[in-house]
Amino acid sequence: MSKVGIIMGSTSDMPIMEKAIEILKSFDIEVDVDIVSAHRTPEKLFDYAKNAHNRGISVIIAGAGGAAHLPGMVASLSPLPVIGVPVKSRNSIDGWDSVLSILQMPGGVPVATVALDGALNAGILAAQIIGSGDQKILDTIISYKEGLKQKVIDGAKQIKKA
Ligand SMILES: Nc1c(C(=O)O)ncn1[C@@H]1O[C@H](COP(=O)(O)O)[C@@H](O)[C@H]1O
Repeated sequence: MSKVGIIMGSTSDMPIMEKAIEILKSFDIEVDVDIVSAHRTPEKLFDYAKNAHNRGISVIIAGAGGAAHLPGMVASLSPLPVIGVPVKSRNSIDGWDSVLSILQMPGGVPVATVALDGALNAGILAAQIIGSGDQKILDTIISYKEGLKQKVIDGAKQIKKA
């Protein structure tokens, strides 16, 4: 079964990245979580990115803050789709440093960048990529979206009652 690889530059990114882990687990999708830093553990980064597709991983979510080179470097070395999560870390320039580092990739090496701290959407997007070739996951996404719609409808009803 398809797995999603979730990596982040530091344990300090975990409070944000755990939103991707939680939503994928709630969709019954296996996750493989690790801390990998392009700057601090370059050899581990190389090994991870070169081998993820041989370990049953289908999509990689990479989150990092500041000079966030991790998602782009993984995308440069891996044939898998990479979703980048810009993390607003301590000492960041309002998160812009991370957003621009991940977003502005050169042609030929895409990183699908979500919003600042957007790990939830990264998890959903990873599930949708897997779901495009897996009917069970696709059905899960369909009912998730149905739930979102229902919440809005119920919220509107509450407001009308009040
Ligand atoms: N951007 C990167 C990379 C990388 O891109 O390789 N490695 C760590 N970091 C980021 O540094 C921030 C501060 O890390 P610490 O809290 O460990 O000092 C984190 O948000 C991490 O993602």
